[in-house]
Amino acid sequence: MKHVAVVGTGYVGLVAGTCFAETGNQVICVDIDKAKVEKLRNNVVTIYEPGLEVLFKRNLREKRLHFTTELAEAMESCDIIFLALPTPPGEDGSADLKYVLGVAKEIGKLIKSYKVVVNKSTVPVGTADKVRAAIAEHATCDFDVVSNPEFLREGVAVDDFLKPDRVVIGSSSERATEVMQQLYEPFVRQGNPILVMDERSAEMTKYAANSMLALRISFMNEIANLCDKVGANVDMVRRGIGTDFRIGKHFLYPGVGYGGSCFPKDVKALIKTAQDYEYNFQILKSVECVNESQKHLLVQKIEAYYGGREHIAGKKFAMWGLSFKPNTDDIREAPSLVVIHALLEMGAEIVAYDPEAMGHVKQIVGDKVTFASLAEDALNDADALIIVTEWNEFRNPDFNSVKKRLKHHLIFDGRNVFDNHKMKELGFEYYSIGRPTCQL
Ligand SMILES: NC(=O)c1ccc[n+]([C@@H]2O[C@H](COP(=O)([O-])OP(=O)(O)OC[C@H]3O[C@@H](n4cnc5c(N)ncnc54)[C@H](O)[C@@H]3O)[C@@H](O)[C@H]2O)c1
Ligand SMILES: O=c1ccn([C@@H]2O[C@H](COP(=O)(O)OP(=O)(O)O[C@H]3O[C@H](CO)[C@@H](O)[C@H](O)[C@H]3O)[C@@H](O)[C@H]2O)c(=O)[nH]1
Repeated sequence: MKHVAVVGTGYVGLVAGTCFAETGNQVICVDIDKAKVEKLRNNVVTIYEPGLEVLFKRNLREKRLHFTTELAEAMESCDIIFLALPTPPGEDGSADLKYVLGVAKEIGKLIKSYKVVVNKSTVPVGTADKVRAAIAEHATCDFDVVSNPEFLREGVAVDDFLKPDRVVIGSSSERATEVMQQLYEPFVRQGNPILVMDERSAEMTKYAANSMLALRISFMNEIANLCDKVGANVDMVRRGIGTDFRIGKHFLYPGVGYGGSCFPKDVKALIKTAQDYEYNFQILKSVECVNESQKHLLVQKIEAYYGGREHIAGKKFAMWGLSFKPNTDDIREAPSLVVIHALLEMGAEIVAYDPEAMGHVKQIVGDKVTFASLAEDALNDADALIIVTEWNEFRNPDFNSVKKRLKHHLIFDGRNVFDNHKMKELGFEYYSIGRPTCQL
């Protein structure tokens, strides 16, 4: 059993803290957000993440999981300190390290015995050295700095954390590496590896992983766009290439572009790192550029259908899905926001529905968009349905009811949720991404 402190109790911090407690450790989580800490202490999970609540409540009840706003309190008894702090993009695209380095400095002032300080935030190559220097400014005891990037995905974060494909540990200290291996041993019992490497390689691994996944998506989006032009079906092409084990079937789904708090920011940050080293990372610049265009594709299809933007004023659209992907309430960099802004600018009316994310979108758009409490209710009297996020509950609607409620039997699907032959049989005009259009 180890004493673990987690600084930053956002998405990663809360999942990591809960999972470390679940594997028998004593965990104290620190956050400067007083309201958040108060809620967590009172048994309220502050993020929407399937499967987290049960583990969180059990570990809180069994007193393995604690919360505080005081960094000093957390530093007293811990062996390991995780930094799970934000690293948002600065104006030039680089990751802003002010939170990470600010906390590192404070840690240096507070620690009185050997600690392993672990950076779990996504940070540019060379940050471990900066963290080490920031702690060393005031530290009077030994410490080690380790880079331990996190690969969890929102929506399946608990599973990803408890059963990771791999754990990456960037460390140049044997003592720290051993502490980390002991902590992670319960998570890799199934046989997945702990990969120990130098800190710079660990930091680069995180950006390389996200950039490679983003690249697959942008590549497939371009293949889909070309399928549209040549009359091929991207569903078939995806299966055709995904069955080649060298390519694999994951992350080949075209759509309205990738969003979320990670891919857009991390692709930008790696481009910036390359620039700092006078390297022109051409392929990654294209990945970003393709993604920006893809976010506008659905609106372009709508414009083309109506014969120009001037014909969109006064049209009423039902929109299903607002979060950047299903099973999360996160709307950071969500393609839905691009679609909403473009349609509102053209004078359209939008009635939106999302199982989890409506509250967050309302904070941004206010009453410019109407929100429906059921997916079906959003359809009433709309000129068309637009699908932006592929929540499971949209996959098999009562199509008779959809037809009755919509003014026109017209669907623009940005996530290829339905089978296009079936849609034709059902009597819908159906536009999707990279598949033959069903016109009546
Ligand atoms: N969200 C993901 O899916 C994910 C996955 C892998 C890696 N990451 C990376 O992990 C890092 C954290 O991401 P996140 O999504 O958990 O961020 P987040 O914004 O959800 O949470 C960050 C938390 O840190 C707190 N905080 C800010 N300053 C603080 C301070 N001085 N002391 C204590 N707490 C402080 C904030 O109040 C917030 O609760 C980022 O670098 C991100 O890129 C995120
Ligand atoms: O085939 C696909 C797969 C995903 N997406 C989109 O890509 C974005 C990101 O999806 P996903 O990777 O599932 O979500 P995140 O929770 O952002 O997770 C990514 O970012 C995290 C933060 O760095 C990493 O830890 C994860 O490993 C990495 O998958 C979403 O908008 C998806 O709609 C597609 O368009 N097509």
